[in-house]
Amino acid sequence: MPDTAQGSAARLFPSAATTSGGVGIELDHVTKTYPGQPVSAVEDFSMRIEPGELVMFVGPSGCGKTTTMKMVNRIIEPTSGSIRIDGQDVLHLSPDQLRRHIGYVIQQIGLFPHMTIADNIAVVPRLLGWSKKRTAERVEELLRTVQLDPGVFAKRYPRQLSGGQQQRAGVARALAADPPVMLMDEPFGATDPITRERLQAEFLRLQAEIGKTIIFVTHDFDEAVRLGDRIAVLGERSRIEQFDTPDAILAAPANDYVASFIGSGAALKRLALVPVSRAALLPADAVARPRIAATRSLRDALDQLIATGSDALDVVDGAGTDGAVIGRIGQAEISAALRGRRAETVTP
Ligand SMILES: Nc1ncnc2c1ncn2[C@@H]1O[C@H](COP(=O)(O)OP(=O)(O)OP(=O)(O)O)[C@@H](O)[C@H]1O
Repeated sequence: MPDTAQGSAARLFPSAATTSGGVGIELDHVTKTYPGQPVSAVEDFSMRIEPGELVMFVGPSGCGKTTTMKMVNRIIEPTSGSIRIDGQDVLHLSPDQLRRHIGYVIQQIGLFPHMTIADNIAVVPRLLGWSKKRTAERVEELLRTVQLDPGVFAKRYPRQLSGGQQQRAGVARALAADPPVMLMDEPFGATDPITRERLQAEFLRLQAEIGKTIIFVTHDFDEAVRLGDRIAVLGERSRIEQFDTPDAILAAPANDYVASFIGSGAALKRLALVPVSRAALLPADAVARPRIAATRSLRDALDQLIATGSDALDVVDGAGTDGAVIGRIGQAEISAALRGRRAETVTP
């Protein structure tokens, strides 16, 4: 097997050899009862996660999110049930091997304080026996990927980085061996709101490139909506209250528990998920109005309507505002796009 990231992951998960993205994960009737505890922390949890999918676990403190996630890389051993990654039962794999092929990012970051940032990122490649040259190249590539200039940051120690920069270094370290699966436990939880938004945006861009299979734990529903392909809203003992796309959950919460989690402003949150191009636009006419790109969200359109005081906007093809006008949108079209229709079924 060649000395490459994909090569080493493929020894464990065969599909990682043929796809550059992630592999599927299946949890089947998984239960965890901690020793001496009268009730299970996780009870009879079953879920299938598709290759390359970013699944958010959201739920209140103590509901079992972290326990569920940590069973996937066997930091916590399940009491019963089975977990398969790329069809392989993780209980039959060596825990050390498994963890080297599953990226893991936590809120406390967990960078080694006495190692430089470059050495921190190189930990797993070294454990996997990569050559010095290949490791150094990978470290540099990853620092650039997470937007830390290698010339500035490689030789620094963790304490010489801001919280947000440390978090980026943590993501780079988790990605070092190009693992097909990433587990992320409140990775942006300790950062201030502005840094958090920036890290989320960077993370979305990164995931669009790398397409890993990711389980991401958060107690912030808005973060789940912003990042997730699907969201699992978890109740006590990790009971799955709803598991669906952000839009479907916002449009039709399965029960009061899910509705209380969404909180106020469900319609506004949905607006941010739906591009202008999905609304039924009015035909273009000869009147010139403020313009909005078809790729922007309905929320942006509403913002612009309010800010400009205009009764409609000209929708422009593509991402910029120089293209051809393809129609008009006003408040009525925005409401219609939300009312009773899923974003997927709204046609231009
Ligand atoms: N090592 C342990 N021994 C006994 N009970 C534990 C242990 N770890 C966790 N628990 C309990 O299991 C339950 C689930 O904990 P877990 O950390 O998975 O929840 P969580 O949803 O991730 O919470 P948080 O958002 O606060 O991190 C909690 O009631 C917790 O007290």
